[in-house]
Amino acid sequence: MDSPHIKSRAKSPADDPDRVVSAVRVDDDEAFELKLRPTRLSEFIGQTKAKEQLAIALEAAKARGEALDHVLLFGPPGLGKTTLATIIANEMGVGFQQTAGPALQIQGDLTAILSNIKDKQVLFLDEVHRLQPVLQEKLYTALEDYTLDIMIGQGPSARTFVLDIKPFTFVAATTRPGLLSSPMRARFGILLRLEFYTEDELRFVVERSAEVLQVPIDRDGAAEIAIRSRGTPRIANRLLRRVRDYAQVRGNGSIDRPTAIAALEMLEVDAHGFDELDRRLLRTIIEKYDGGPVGLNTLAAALAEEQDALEEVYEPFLIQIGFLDRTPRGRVATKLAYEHLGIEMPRRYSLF
Ligand SMILES: Nc1ncnc2c1ncn2[C@@H]1O[C@H](COP(=O)(O)OP(=O)(O)OP(=O)(O)O)[C@@H](O)[C@H]1O
Repeated sequence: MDSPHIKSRAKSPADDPDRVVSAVRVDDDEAFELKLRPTRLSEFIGQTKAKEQLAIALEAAKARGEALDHVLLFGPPGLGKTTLATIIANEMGVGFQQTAGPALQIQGDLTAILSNIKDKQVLFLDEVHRLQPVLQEKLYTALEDYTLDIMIGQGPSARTFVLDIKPFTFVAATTRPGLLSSPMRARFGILLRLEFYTEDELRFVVERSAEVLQVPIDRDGAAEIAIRSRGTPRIANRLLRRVRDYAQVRGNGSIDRPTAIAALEMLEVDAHGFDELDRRLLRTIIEKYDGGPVGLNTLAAALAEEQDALEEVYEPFLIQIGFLDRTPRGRVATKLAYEHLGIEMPRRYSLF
C-alpha cells in the first residue's frame, strides 16, 4: 500500500529499529502491518467517537453519490490514521493513493498527482504539517473548487491555465494539528481526533492480530501484551510479533501470561510499556533538573534527542498516563514518575 513517495520523519533515537516500543513505523513493520491492517470500519477496533462520525459521513456521501468531504486525522503516531484512510477508500469503493508532506518538494510533484486524480478517489497525505507553504497554497483551490492553476512559460510571456480536476477526497494525517495554517484547517469538513486505546481495546487488537497470524494466544497472554503497548496498536502488534518468536523458541509456540511476561522482560519492556529511553527521560528531569520544570530544548539536548521526537513520540503517552506534566515553564516529572523510578520526591514538589 505504501507508495515510493513515502519518506519517514527525521531519524532520532526514538526511531531506532531496535526500540521495540517506538510508536513510529520502522522498516521492519511495513510488510507485517499490511497483513494486519483492518480493511473495513467494522473491523477497526476502538475510537468509537471518530468511527461514529465517519460512519455517518460515509453513509450520507454514498447516498448522495458524492465524494466524501475532506478529512483531517490527527493524533500521536501508530494509532491508525493510515488504516482509517485506507478504510475510507474501501468503504466508498474508490481508489486510494498515498504520499507524504516531505516527499512533495516541487509544484510539479503536486500538479502531477492532482491532474491524474480519479473521480471520488481518496488522496492520502501523511505528515501534512510538513508540506511546504507554497504547495499548501496550491492545494487550497484544488480542495475548494476542484481546479488547479497551471503556469506555462516564464517572465512576461507566462500564462496561467485553470485545469478542472475530478472531485476527490483529501485525507490528511498529522501528529501536530497546531502547525497547520488556518486556511488549510478550514478546508476539512471532517476532523477526527484519534485517542490512545484502552487496555481492553488493545487486547482485542492483539487477539485479532494473533488470529490473522494463526498464533495460539489466551486472554491473559493478550492482556499482558496490551498493558505494555502504550495505548498504541502499532506497538501491540510489534510486541506480539516478538513474543510469538519467544514462544516458538523457548516455549511450545502458544502465548499465555507467563510466556508473555518472560518475553517482555527479556525485551526490557516494563509493566507500563516503558523502555530504557523513557526511564532515561524521566530520570534526567528528576536528577539533572530537580524534577523540572525544564524547557523542551534543554531536555532534548541533554538526551541527544530531536525536539520533535520528544514532543510527538514520548511525551503524549507519558502525559496521558500522568508521569509528565507540560507546564508553561517546561516539563515536570510527577509523583508517579518518582514512585516508578523508586526515587523519593522532595516535599516542595508534592503538589504534582
Ligand atoms: N483500530 C485498530 N484496530 C486494529 N488494528 C489497528 C487499529 N489501528 C491501528 N491498527 C494497527 O496498527 C498499525 C499501525 O496503524 P497505522 O499505520 O494506521 O498508524 P498511523 O496512525 O497511520 O501511524 P503513523 O502516524 O506513524 O503513520 C496498523 O498496521 C494496524 O495493523
